[in-house]
Amino acid sequence: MAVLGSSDGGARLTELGRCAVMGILNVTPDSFSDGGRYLDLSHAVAHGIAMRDSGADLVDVGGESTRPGALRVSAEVEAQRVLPVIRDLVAEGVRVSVDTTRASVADAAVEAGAAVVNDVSGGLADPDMAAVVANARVPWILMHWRGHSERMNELAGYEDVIGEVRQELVMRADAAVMAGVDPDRILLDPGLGFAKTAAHNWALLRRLDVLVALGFPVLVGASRKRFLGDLLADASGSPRPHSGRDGATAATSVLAAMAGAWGVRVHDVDSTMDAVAVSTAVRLGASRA
Ligand SMILES: Nc1nc2ncc(COP(=O)(O)O)nc2c(=O)[nH]1
Repeated sequence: MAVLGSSDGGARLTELGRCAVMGILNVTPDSFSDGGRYLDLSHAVAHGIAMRDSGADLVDVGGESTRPGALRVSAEVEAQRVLPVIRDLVAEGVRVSVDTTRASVADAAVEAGAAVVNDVSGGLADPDMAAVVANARVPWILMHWRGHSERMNELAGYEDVIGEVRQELVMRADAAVMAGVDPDRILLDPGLGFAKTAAHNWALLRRLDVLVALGFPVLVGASRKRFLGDLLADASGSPRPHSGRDGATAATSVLAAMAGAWGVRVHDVDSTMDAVAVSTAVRLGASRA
């Protein structure tokens, strides 16, 4: 397991001995779970610090909602949202990743102190992203993605979701390396909920080992997503509200950590730290038995 250190002028993953925890900080009006809560700079920074103080290894700052059907915002608006938050969090000693598909936003975010680029498009949305990441020498999270939010549902067709997600991520990693990105700075992510049905999400969670076996650190983002809400629906079929999904999210974090995932991306850090502690105890217990 690794988090972050610095070497050769860039950021690298270093050994941690447990699953890393990435706290979600969406500075957007319309993200599905926390939209609008952190548009105010002081609220956003306070929440980022609180997640770090709760144990988060990284705070993931995003300025454009990626939920299905979300309206796109301009690069300028996205940058205006995330850069002040990144600067202030970095000034407080918080390790920050920037959640963006835009090279210009990633470049400005790294300049502002972001140590990781989290790209839900896996480099597909912006052909300039690879060069920015290679030049910045920071870790790049390549998430499995097939298109922007307005098309995601129509793109959720698979013969073999595990095999196809694996293959498409391998292609993204190969493209990154071809573009000069250090393979040791590539992380992969199955993109739960992105061009995937609930069944696809469960299948991917069940076979995370296939992605882990590729040798790249794997990040898993199940937190409070719709497939958890549907699983926990009430007798009338109404999905469990977002705020009631942290128990199920913690369970997915245990599964991910036990499968050897590098990290989990979550809204609620406290419950996730407990989940990671359980998985670490079991993994260590197994090695000491
Ligand atoms: N790497 C990565 N980044 C992401 N960014 C946004 C969302 C959408 O969820 P949010 O609205 O809760 O941020 N999910 C992911 C994810 O699963 N993996």
